Amino acid sequence: MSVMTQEEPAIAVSGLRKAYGDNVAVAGVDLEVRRGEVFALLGPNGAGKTTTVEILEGYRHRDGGTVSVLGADPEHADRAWRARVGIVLQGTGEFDDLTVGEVVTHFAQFYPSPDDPAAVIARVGLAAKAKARTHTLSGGQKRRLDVALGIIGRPELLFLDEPTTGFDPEARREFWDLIRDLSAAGTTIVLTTHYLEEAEALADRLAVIADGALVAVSTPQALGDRQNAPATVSWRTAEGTVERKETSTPTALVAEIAAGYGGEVPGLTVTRPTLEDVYLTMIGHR
Ligand SMILES: Nc1ncnc2c1ncn2[C@@H]1O[C@H](COP(=O)(O)OP(=O)(O)OP(=O)(O)O)[C@@H](O)[C@H]1O
Repeated sequence: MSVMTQEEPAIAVSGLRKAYGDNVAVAGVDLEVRRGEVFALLGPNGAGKTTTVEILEGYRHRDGGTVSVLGADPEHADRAWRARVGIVLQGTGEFDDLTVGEVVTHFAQFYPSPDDPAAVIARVGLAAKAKARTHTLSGGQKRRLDVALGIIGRPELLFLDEPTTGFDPEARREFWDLIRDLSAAGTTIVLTTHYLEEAEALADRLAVIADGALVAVSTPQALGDRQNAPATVSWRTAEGTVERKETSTPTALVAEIAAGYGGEVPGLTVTRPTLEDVYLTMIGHR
């Protein structure tokens, strides 16, 4: 096992390249994930997210570039390294006739210092299903089981590939709380997601990847200079129509409108571009 200092990033990637035949999936990516942060990878279908993550997990061979994950090259890492890394792939969650409790207990044996299976099952919200056979679980419950298997080994670094696909809104919120708890306990988390609100809710920083290349790395708040983007003020006029104005000085505009009304302005809203607006512009789909 390699020794890491706290200052060393959890993940350092430089010039990463991977092609499948003529199809270049990852075209020279540089990336750094700090220890303890929640890092989200966003990008359209086929952008290269899963390929990148699978290289970081040691499941895929790269064509070029250097990769260090928890101080080791994942392609040549040993079992001790693997025990420090938790992985939640895109959808497995079914283990024939075994129960949830049996599966989690079985996986716990693969790790040198696993968490308590019952506690982990409760943590992912499956306590009531501990004795249920996995093939009877709903889609969202199977994903929860995947997450349980990803964290049973008490990983330092957790990879989550589209973890909340198929979750209902309540389950998604519960999952976010779980990720925040893990993060607060010091786990470094890398997640890919198609849900912009998920990235916004969880990520300290995010990377946008398109056609195998990084488009941006930023905090969710600062992406595309969103904080300083023009605001849109809208309100209802005396005639009942909706008026809408884009402005870089929304406070002054609202004051001006309010003065004209001498009271509450009907239907008043002030909005900035959402993370999704900025993201869609960035990947060129607008
Ligand atoms: N095993 C494979 N063999 C051949 N081509 C592949 C393979 N895996 C991925 N690709 C191709 O590499 C590119 C990147 O795919 P990847 O799965 O990394 O994208 P992604 O960003 O994870 O997409 P999604 O959001 O749909 O999961 C795509 O063009 C895909 O078709």
